[in-house]
Amino acid sequence: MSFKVSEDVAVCGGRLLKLSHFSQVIGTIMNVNVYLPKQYYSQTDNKVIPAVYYLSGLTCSPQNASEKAFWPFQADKYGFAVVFPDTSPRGGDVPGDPEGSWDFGVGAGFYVNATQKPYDKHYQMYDYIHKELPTSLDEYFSNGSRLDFVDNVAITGHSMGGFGALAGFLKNYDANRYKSCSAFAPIVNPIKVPWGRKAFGGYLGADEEAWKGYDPSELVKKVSNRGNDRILIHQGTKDPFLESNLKPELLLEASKGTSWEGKIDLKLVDGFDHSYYFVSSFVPEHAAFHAKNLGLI
Ligand SMILES: N[C@@H](CCC(=O)N[C@@H](CS)C(=O)NCC(=O)O)C(=O)O
Repeated sequence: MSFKVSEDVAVCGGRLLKLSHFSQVIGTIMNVNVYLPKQYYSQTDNKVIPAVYYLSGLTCSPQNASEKAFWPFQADKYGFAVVFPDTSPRGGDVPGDPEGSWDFGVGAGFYVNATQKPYDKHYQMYDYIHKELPTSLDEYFSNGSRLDFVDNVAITGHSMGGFGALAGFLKNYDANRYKSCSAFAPIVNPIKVPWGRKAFGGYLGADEEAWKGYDPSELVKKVSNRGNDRILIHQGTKDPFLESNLKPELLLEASKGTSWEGKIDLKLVDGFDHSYYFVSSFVPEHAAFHAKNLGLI
């Protein structure tokens, strides 16, 4: 699986590669940015470099977080790569939101596999993020490289991407796919909030039972925490979407009486909004959390 490098930018001690490739599952060209930390370029370091996947929120491309989340400082500190995938297919015959809004369609793929026409043709974001992209990156960088995009990996994300990270982590928990999961202002119970209901209705159809298979607040009831795995979540109290679409308390309520009770560390941070001023403020804490779970510290 081949990637085209459109830019190769020096950042901190490593490099940000702006890549694109044809995705078989999506059926279009997809953009993805990958930050390779300074350890990758070191002649003396020979440790295997794990990856953190960062799933972005509504309206984002791979550029938003690459430019504004300040992951590279942390990636260099601990020695992990960061993958910034796109949030949906784009271009060509990719259908958007019939209402013309930014909360569905292009830039709003919700990291699910669409089953409904016309979205089912390209909106296969779940398989893309959790299967095709990691395998493709591993193949592309495999030539004697110390990068690991498949086995020792972590996942995080913001808003819609926080939802995607939680859902992907929990759905793949029994397969031990991700060593670590965190989220910034995630949509935790999509089946109960307008953004999630619109997206799941459009991508998955009217049968709400099918929606539950992706909802973190449903998944915590079905997936057993094996040991002492914890999930880290930050949420700003001045986030304009807090009451309408995020509602992190619903995940804590759902986890009560399950093996996840007390294992979800929800940190409400006073005065922070929904922007990258918020995300970047807490990236260092999330980086340390993942570095520990990935065996880097
Ligand atoms: N564009 C929307 C806001 C959507 C939004 O806040 N998106 C978040 C993720 S849910 C984001 O990361 N936006 C891009 C950015 O801040 O760079 C608006 O006009 O209100």
